[in-house]
Amino acid sequence: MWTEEQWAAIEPKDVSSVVVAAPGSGKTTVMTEHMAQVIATGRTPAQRILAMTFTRQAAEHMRQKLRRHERLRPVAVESCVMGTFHAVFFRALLEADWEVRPVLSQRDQYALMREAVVDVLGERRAVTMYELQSYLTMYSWTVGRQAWDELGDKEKRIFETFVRKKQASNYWDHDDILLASLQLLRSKTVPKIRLCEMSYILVDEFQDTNELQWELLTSLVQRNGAFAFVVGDDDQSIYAFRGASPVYLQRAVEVLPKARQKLLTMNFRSDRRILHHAAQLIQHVKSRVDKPLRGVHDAEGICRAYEVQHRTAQWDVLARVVRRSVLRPYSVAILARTRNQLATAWTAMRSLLGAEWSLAARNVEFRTFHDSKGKEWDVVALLDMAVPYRAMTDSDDERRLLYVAMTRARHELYAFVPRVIQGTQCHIHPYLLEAGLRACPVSPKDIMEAFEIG
Ligand SMILES: Nc1ncnc2c1ncn2[C@@H]1O[C@H](COP(=O)(O)OP(=O)(O)OP(=O)(O)O)[C@@H](O)[C@H]1O
Repeated sequence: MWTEEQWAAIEPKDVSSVVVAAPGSGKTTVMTEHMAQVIATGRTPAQRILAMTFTRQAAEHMRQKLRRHERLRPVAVESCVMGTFHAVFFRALLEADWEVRPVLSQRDQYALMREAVVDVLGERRAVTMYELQSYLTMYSWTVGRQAWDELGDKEKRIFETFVRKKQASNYWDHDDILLASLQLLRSKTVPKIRLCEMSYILVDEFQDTNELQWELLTSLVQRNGAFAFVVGDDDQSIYAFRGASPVYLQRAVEVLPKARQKLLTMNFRSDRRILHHAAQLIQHVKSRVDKPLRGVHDAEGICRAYEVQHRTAQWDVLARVVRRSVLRPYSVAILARTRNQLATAWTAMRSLLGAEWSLAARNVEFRTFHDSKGKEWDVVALLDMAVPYRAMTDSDDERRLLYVAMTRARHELYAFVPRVIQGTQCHIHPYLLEAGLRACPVSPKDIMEAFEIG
């Protein structure tokens, strides 16, 4: 069942491993199997194994898979420590009797940042949500990157005020959990916590690591004399705005004890045309680990960009895609850049599909491009893949984001290109052109025939 390159990564050895892998090449599957093998062979006792992920769902998914593994006893699986960075370190702080604080709700975070902006800038005018969001994103980037020196004077004063207000309110935000944990790990006396007994540490989606998480991992590895096993794909690094960077994949090879880099290049997910176009797009990213993207399936699949006159026409065509897919039955993802776009799509689908919607809804998911990471569906539809003339800047982050969205599709990928969005004339998203896709005009009437040809 395993390919040679997968088995080379799975087989337990007394080294650290940095697995750099293409989308759909089984990163998560391989990491879970590796962990199972480490436990089953008794190379490391289960209670000394720590696995960290970036979402709760991913951690739960991994635990479920291990619970079903034929070689593992339930007690062994439950003995491992598994969870998100934040959950794992929050528990460690509680165990160490650290003075932890409740975490601020998103609403309170906005309110404190608003107060900080008004205090520093002395502005009477209302601070917009957009401004607050930008400040909070920049704050999170600064903490994640540990890059206070890179701030301008104004931002520095706003963020210092924000931190003071947070302290006065006796609340934390999520980053404070990691900052306190770093202090804990760097304290001179060895804290009496389970985390300091971990001798094998695994991290999934390692391309999403920021400086703070990197510091936590390396502090733990050094303090415990542990080996690490990290998996990631530099091409799927889409959280730069939180300070994440694919450079830590390279650094891991240089810094982790006895580290070996392994590549996974066979894609088990997508049909050929989808991979062909995704591979063309990612070639345009300037700095990346060069790895082939090879598929295992013979099926051609469908990968098309459809030009529609406006968004109403987009919904008509999308409704047909959904109806046809659900009948087969295929799972469908409707992906867009923002939640607002998805809300509009949801309303349109419900109204166009009428009574059929209750059946269709079970097989259809609406997600942002960011939220689609780590998932897969038979059919993927990308909405509003058009931009106003001269509106595009050159951004590798955006290329990677589109690459993530495209590589979620197993058999069919449709990108919709409305010529007019909210009254503005648009043209095809330039990154679809980089992917080698041309928008072909389509009307709702001929869409069914067009699909049959595919
Ligand atoms: N050796 C294999 N044989 C058959 N199917 C496999 C094999 N390895 C992985 N797969 C399947 O390939 C698909 C992709 O696996 P997985 O989600 O682990 O990849 P990934 O690299 O984490 O993907 P991504 O980074 O794109 O989210 C899954 O459906 C998985 O079951």
